Amino acid sequence: MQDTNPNLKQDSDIRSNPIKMSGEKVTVHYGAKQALFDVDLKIEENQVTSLIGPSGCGKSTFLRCLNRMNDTIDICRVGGKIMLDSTDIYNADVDVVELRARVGMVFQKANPFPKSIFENVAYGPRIHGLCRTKAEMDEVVVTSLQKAGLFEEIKDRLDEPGTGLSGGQQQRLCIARAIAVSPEVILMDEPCSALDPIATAKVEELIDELRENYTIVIVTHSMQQAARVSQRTAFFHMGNLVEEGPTDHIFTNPKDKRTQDYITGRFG
Ligand SMILES: Nc1ncnc2c1ncn2[C@@H]1O[C@H](COP(=O)(O)OP(=O)(O)OP(=O)(O)O)[C@@H](O)[C@H]1O
Repeated sequence: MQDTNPNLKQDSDIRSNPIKMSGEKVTVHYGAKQALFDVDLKIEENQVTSLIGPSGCGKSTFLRCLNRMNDTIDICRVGGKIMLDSTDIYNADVDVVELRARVGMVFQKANPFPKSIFENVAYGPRIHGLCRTKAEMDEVVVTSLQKAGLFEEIKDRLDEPGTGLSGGQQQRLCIARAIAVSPEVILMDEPCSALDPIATAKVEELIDELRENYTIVIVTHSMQQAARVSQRTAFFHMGNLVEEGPTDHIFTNPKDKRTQDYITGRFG
């Protein structure tokens, strides 16, 4: 299929996975200021896609378009089209709460609720009515904590507050909370920026394991992290998507001079 934006350099010829989400001519304005310009980006299923680029280039803005988190910002207007499978997620009949269960999100700063570890994970399944019995809920909580690589460390402390865990554990708790509602896509906005190198390594390992079952989009300031965790990388600059492709191509053989300058540290 022909990409809609002829200026975008996208290695669409070497895709090996189905497309889970796609943005077509996505524009975002905050009041009068335009933050994204006609972004066309396809997100592959069961892959990790990194969004990279200098500060203020629109990475987080694009990420937030993917589960309509920008709806929560009054002055924000989104244009263009974003598809999740065959659903246009900006259609008037889309239930945003349901959408955010399908497209979950993990933030820069771990934000556990001021509740027990168990309740942090049980909250989503409860409000979405996913479990009929206590036994079902117990199973969802344990499985989610296991998938987030946290269960063994905290299995005797499920009734203790989530806020009492270390920063890295809190971030994995937030990942468990996202997983508990069985999302298809997980968005991560700089999930390791507040973590030390050991906690970062654990979350990166986890991201690699999670892609077997989920599609992941991650915003990162760290090119090393993008290279370690992602199969696809998209480079943004001043609100434009400059190029997108397999991560090793973007880092070893970028097509655009702006990408080359960024990855070689000339700006950013
Ligand atoms: N809530 C907001 N209100 C007004 N302007 C905003 C808002 N959020 C982002 N912007 C503006 O939109 C542009 C893109 O910001 P965005 O946060 O998406 O960039 P980013 O690439 O994620 O940056 P960083 O790496 O610094 O987080 C910037 O000019 C920013 O100032």
